[in-house]
This record gives sequence, C-alpha cells and structure tokens, in this order.
Amino acid sequence: MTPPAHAVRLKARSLRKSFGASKALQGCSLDVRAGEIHAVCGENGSGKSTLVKILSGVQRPDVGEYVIGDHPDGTIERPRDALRAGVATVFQELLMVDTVSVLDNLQLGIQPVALGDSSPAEFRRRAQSVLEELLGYCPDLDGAAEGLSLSEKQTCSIARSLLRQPDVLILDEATSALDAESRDRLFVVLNRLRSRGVGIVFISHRMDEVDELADRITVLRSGASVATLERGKFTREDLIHHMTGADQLTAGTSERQNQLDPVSTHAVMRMRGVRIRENSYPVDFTLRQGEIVGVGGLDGHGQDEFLLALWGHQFGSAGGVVVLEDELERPITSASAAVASGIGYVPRERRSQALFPALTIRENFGVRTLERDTVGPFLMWSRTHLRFEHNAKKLNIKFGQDTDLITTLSGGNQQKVILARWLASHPRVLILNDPTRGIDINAKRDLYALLVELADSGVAIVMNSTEIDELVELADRVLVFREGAVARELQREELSRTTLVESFFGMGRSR
Ligand SMILES: Nc1ncnc2c1ncn2[C@@H]1O[C@H](COP(=O)(O)OP(=O)(O)OP(=O)(O)O)[C@@H](O)[C@H]1O
Repeated sequence: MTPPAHAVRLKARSLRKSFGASKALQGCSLDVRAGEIHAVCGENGSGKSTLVKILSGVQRPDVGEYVIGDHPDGTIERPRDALRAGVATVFQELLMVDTVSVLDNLQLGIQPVALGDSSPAEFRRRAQSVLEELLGYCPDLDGAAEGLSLSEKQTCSIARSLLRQPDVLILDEATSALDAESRDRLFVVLNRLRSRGVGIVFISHRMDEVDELADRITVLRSGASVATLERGKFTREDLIHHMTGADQLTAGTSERQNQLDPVSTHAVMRMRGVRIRENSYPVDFTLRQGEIVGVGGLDGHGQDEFLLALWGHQFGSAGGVVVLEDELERPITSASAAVASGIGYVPRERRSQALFPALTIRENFGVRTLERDTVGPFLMWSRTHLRFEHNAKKLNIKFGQDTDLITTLSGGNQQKVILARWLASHPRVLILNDPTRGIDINAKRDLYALLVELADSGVAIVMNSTEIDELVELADRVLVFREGAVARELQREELSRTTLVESFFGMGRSR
C-alpha cells in the first residue's frame, strides 16, 4: 500500500561525526518523505558520504539522532540493521567482487535479510528482470563479474539494492560510472519507485541530473546542512551560493580561447594503423602540441582501449605503433615507456587503478616525482610536501595532514590527488579518462581552467569524457568512437550537444 504523501521515511537531526581532528559532519539534518527524490548536494568533502554511511549503519554518529521508518537510531548499529529497517544503499565506491559470478555479486549481503521466502530460482528470475530493465539486456548471471564493463558493474551494484525492495533507496554518486543509456533507464526506474512511495536519497555532482530528478535538495556545506530547497523555487545560482557560500562559481574558462593552427603546430604523438579490437578498423591519429582532443561515444565502443593504446598498452595482434615525436621517433610499447617519454595517464577507476590505499596522501601524490626529491640515497619528503601544498592549493584539495592515509579523503579529493600527481610531473602529453568523475561543480571549473592553461603552455591533452558538455566546452576536436574505431571527428566549430549525441548513435555525417 502506498503511504500517505509527506509521510516521513527517514529523519536525521543534528548529526555530528569527527575522525580525529577532521570534522566530517557538524550539524546535519535531513527529512526524506515517502515518494520523493531528495538530492543531497555539496562540494567535495562537505560530508555527503559520511551522512550516507551513518544512514546505512556503516558508521555511528558521535552526536545526533535519526529515525528510519519505525526504527529509532539506537536500533541501527550495523549495516544489517539499516537493511532490516528498509534502507538499501549504493555506495560511491564500486562494491563488486571480480572473481565471483554476477549472480553471487547481486546476492552479496542480502542473505539472510532480504531474500526472505524467495527461492533461489525466484531470486534468479527477479535478478534477470531487474538487470534487463536497467541494461536493456541481461549479462551472463553465472559468468564472473570481471568480464563486465565499469558501467555494467555499476548497474549491478544498483540492481543489488533494488532487489532488496527498499523503502528508502540511497544512491551515492551511483550514476557517475553509467553510460547515457543506462542512466536514462535508471531514471525511469527511480520515477516509478517514487510513485510507489519509496523515499530516494540522490547524490550526484551532475546538476543536470539533480535538475531532472530532485523534488527537494538539501545542501551540505562543511558538514552542516545549510538549506533545503523545493523544486521550482530556486535558481542554479541559489544552489551554488548555498553550496559554496560564494555568489558565483570561481572563474573558469568557458571556452577555448586559442585556436590552433593545425598545419603549423608541432605533432607530439602519432598512432598509425592501431587496431584496438581484433576486427575493428585501424585508428590513425596525430596529436599536436597544445591541443585538447576530446574522446566520446556510447560506453564500451573502444574509448578506453584507445587511451590505453596511447599509454603503451599492446592489443594482441594489433598492428601499428604509437610513437612520440621529438628529434627521434620513440615507440611507446609499455606504460613505463610512456612515463619515460613524459606521458601522464589518469584512469577512470581511481580506486583499483591509481590509488595506493595503504599509503599516505603525500606518498600517493609523490609516486611519479620521487626522483626529483632524492638526494643521494636520501628521500627528501619535505620537498614532496612543498610541491603537494602548491598543487593542493591549485586544485583546492581538502585534507588534514598530507601524512594521513589517502583513504581518509573524500572520493572527489582522492581524484584530485591523482590529477595533482600527474600535473606535478610536468607531462608533455596528458591522457585523462573521465577526469571530473566525482568532482564537485566548483572544482570542475578550476580543473577546466587548469587544463586550458596547460594546453596553452604546450601540453597535449587527450580526454575521454562521459559529460557531453565538457567535450563541447573544452575540446579543440572530438574523436567519436563506434565499434572500436573512430567513426567521426568533429572540429571545434561543429561541436554541440546535438552533433555529438547524433554521432554517438551513428547519425549525421560519417567519417
Ligand atoms: N575515515 C576518515 N578518516 C578521516 N577523515 C575522514 C574519514 N572519512 C571522511 N573523512 C573526512 O570527512 C570529510 C567529509 O568527507 P565525505 O567523504 O563525507 O565528503 P563528501 O561530501 O562525500 O565528498 P565527495 O563529494 O568528494 O565524495 C572530508 O574532509 C574527509 O576527508
């Protein structure tokens, strides 16, 4: 039965939580009603994930109270208690075990709470139907999860929560790894759950998503809830004002100012006849000094492999070479050859591909520049410290001490440390795979300005992005991938949301 409108599914009052000297929450309150999508917005490090962890029973607040359904906070001490109270959460970091089957992944943590009386066969049938709805097809449920793309894995994490049939569904940046089609399908499902009375907490740094979905928005700033805004009763500027405390975004360059002269500009890298998939058309590509080349397409059409090929990854029987041109042509046949030639790479999946969780913030930052800080046999950490401080200021990284573990940082700030690592290494070529994933709107503007500055100083940048506006705003040209090959190359003057989306779907003029 659908509960009455405005029935409160979840109520949190004056939550506070500290980790040592770091105050993650400092007075955070939130009401989530039945049948509403309630967005929680705030800058990186403002406390969103900490709030989510408290509501999911992963952490206990130091002070404050919360009630979920009929369960007062005293009864929610562990994740299992929150599940029993009807809360299912999709966490920011991907929680999938690569070595076990898709079906086993979907059941992780469910038993014995939510399988209830549904038999294994019934669960399998439901899993299939949820995945079909979210993906448009069902992957092999018995196959290992490692065969799935990042977007498919993220979809499985969402499916796992939906299978729990929650009264409150919490999505902490759950859309950041989804391709456009999966995101649209998820939104259809969320709208249906809303109409059935589920209370949904939705966290995203993408304002277009928040605009599309949210009935209300609670804004967190420095761990405190500073406003709750009703749909239709505020402007984007109001929202940003509440998030940042400032009247406008930091000045970012909205557009590339310098147009490159394609003939005279020096080529820094060239790819000849590289087949990134066995039967795909070979890719020919020349990268010029100081240009920003965007890479786009529907998820899984070869963009990731293209970036990896530029970073020296050899694809099986693929022909062709990737060379960096200076006085000599140097083949780039491995990641170490790429690093030695001044190529930096920021992967999409930071946790598994770029972070060293057992190391400190400073060590994570310094791994590519240690030789500069070594004098004889000694490592001069004070130099790394100074360089980190400088870069942290540029990217507005929020941290306590740089000797804290990297895992103590919020997700967006971890991403910024990885970016800072490469910026500090003064690369000639920077390869970025979805660099603003999980980064707040203000920090995005800072990063855009920084990328333009780098390009203007001669660094060549190749950037894959799932945010179309980002490609329109920043790129000098965009390579659109379909089926493992470049299907179209759009020049700056042709770039718009429409031309890009059309070309993703193979519409418009082909190459
Ligand atoms: N385990 C921890 N130890 C120390 N500090 C922590 C820990 N967890 C969170 N913090 C700190 O609490 C603050 C809030 O972090 P939180 O992850 O909740 O932010 P967030 O709003 O989710 O950020 P993002 O948008 O980057 O994901 C940050 O300053 C973070 O460094």
